[in-house]
Amino acid sequence: MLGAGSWGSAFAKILGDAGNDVVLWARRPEIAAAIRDTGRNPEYLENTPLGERVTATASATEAIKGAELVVLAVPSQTLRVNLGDWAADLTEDSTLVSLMKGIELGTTQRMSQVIVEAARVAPDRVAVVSGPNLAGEIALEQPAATVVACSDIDRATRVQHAITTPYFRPYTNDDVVGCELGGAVKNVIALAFGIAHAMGLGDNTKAMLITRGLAETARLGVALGADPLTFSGLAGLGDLVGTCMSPLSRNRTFGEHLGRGKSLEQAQAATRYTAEGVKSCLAIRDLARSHGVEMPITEQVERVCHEGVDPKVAVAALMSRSTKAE
Ligand SMILES: NC(=O)c1ccc[n+]([C@@H]2O[C@H](COP(=O)([O-])OP(=O)(O)OC[C@H]3O[C@@H](n4cnc5c(N)ncnc54)[C@H](O)[C@@H]3O)[C@@H](O)[C@H]2O)c1
Ligand SMILES: O=P(O)(O)OC[C@H](O)CO
Repeated sequence: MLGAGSWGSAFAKILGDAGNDVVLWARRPEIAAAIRDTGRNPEYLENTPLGERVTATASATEAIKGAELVVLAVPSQTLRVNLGDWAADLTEDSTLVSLMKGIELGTTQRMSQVIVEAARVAPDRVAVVSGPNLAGEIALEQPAATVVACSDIDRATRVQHAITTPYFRPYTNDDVVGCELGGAVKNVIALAFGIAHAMGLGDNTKAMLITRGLAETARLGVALGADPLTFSGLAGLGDLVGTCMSPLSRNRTFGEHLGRGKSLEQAQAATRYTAEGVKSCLAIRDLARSHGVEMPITEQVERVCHEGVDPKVAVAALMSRSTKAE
């Protein structure tokens, strides 16, 4: 398990509880030592026992060597550099599992595409796990479901079995593009939701953002070859609703800072965790433009985040678009 942040730590617990021996890689040696000594991560989900099957190391080589499953939970924008260091240690035919929900700046690649390129592996060795999976709730073993997407459905089934626990229920899917886009774009819509929430806007506005946010996600997805049905599943609507509604969401919380009038820099200073939508909104906007897809909510989130546009101006811009058929 590479990455000992909130999701990496909670996912290490899932893997252990599902009966796997887990080596969790933490960047900082003192975090790895604390996990080995206390069975908990002092920085993330500090009250969660990770379980007896989880050990930790600050050596990525030690974590990767001999591993059948290599699970990745680092920030999306650092993945390529991280994998450059790690690729040589991968075992032949190991499965690489992406937990990340972002799009790479510059290349506009999905995380599975970055993995294929940076680790030099075939696309059917890469699986994606995505769904309404707030790490804090899963750490408490509250029931949750997710999707394991892989173009090789036998491999998806193997990953499914490896991460099934009494509190975590994975479904398989062969639509990698749809699952990844659902996970990345919902973070941007959750930023919009947080902005609206902090502006004191009500449930009509929020329902509009969720529904039209899903519409623009599906529009982009279909343009990139995704199955439109994926967007009504756990990795689409499920994750969008879960993230927007939850005060635990880092993206929604980041949006709330912006909606209260904080600048990007002030919101970043107030945030300790990765809010992927902040950077990915730029890449998603570029991806949409290059495919001729309209994503008005994403466009406005990008303007608020990166161009200093007043959220009130962004709302007015969205509401004054030309009327059209649904
Ligand atoms: N937290 C959740 O509930 C959740 C759920 C599902 C998916 N995700 C996704 O999982 C991914 C990881 O998120 P997280 O919640 O674990 O984030 P986090 O902010 O909790 O932790 C990020 C981790 O990455 C490490 N890191 C920072 N910079 C790094 C670098 N340059 N190289 C390597 N590691 C670095 C940090 O030390 C930390 O361990 C994101 O793409 C996120 O969208 C998160
Ligand atoms: O806290 P967030 O906003 O990164 O969302 C976490 C998960 O992606 C929810 O499924």
